[in-house]
Amino acid sequence: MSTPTTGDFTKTPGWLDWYSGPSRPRFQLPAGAVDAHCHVFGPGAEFPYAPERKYTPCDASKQQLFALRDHLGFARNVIVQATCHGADNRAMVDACLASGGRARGVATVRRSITDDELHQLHAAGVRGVRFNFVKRLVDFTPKDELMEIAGRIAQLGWHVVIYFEAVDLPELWDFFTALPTTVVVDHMGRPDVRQGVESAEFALFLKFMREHPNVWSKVSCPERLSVTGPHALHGEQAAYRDVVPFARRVVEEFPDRVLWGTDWPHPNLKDHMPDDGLLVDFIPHIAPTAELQRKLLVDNPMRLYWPQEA
Ligand SMILES: O=C(O)/C=C(\CC(=O)C(=O)O)C(=O)O
Repeated sequence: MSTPTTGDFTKTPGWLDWYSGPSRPRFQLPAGAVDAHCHVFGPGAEFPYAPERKYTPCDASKQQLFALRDHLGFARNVIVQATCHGADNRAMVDACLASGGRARGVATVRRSITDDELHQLHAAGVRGVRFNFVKRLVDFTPKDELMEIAGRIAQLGWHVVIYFEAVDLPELWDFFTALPTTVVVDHMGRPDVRQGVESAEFALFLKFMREHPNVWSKVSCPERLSVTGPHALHGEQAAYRDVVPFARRVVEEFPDRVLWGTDWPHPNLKDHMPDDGLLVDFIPHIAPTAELQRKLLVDNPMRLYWPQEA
């Protein structure tokens, strides 16, 4: 794989570039595995970053994403619109179109999008929209606008991906539970792992999933959630041990409603950049049987993103 470039933009100070030369995972992914959460950034010279962005990343192109997919042993990608591109979905759409049917997309859209534009996104492979409630990443969008969008995309058979922090779940509960689609939570709703898997906060998240069969979760991003590590670096085969009980609980209780993704190129990490090969080696710790692995990596993402082929 090639190394990251800066493009025509100046990266946010302290920005960590994605890890070049990742190791080959020891864990062999099941045939047809889907990396169900990853991004493309630019390249900025071709697909400029949005004026309203909260960070300026290094470039991370579709070619680099597809090289990583092949290196790690994934068959497909789900490319999630990153906030640095705002509601300009061109980079993500370009990557989906170039993938030869091996990538689906999750877009960010505004109320002003036309039905024609939604149909064009669908034709390119988009199957969901992302509503982001992480305040450091986006400006506030009124909930009535989001609900209107959800109603429109429901008619296309799409789902809503929600990104929020655990502390905000009580306030967002009524909105989330009123959504008329499948709802996919990014990174288990970002639990504070210091509080432990038996905490009231995580119990609320499990209740959210238990009481609402339309809610799914990505059990991804241990590198973002971990406090005590160890990091997925230097051949570490048991990385991010403090996150394992959280992800494993979700996988074991809701095996048919979980997804996993690398989150490459890992926007906004502050203290280290994981070796993506070692991140893949995290999977058997949270999905310990072949059956759980197949559901997490193949059956569930195929049902959601490629239902005709599932
Ligand atoms: O990549 C992720 O899932 C997480 C992000 C970035 C993000 O969501 C975005 O920029 O769209 C984060 O926590 O900074």
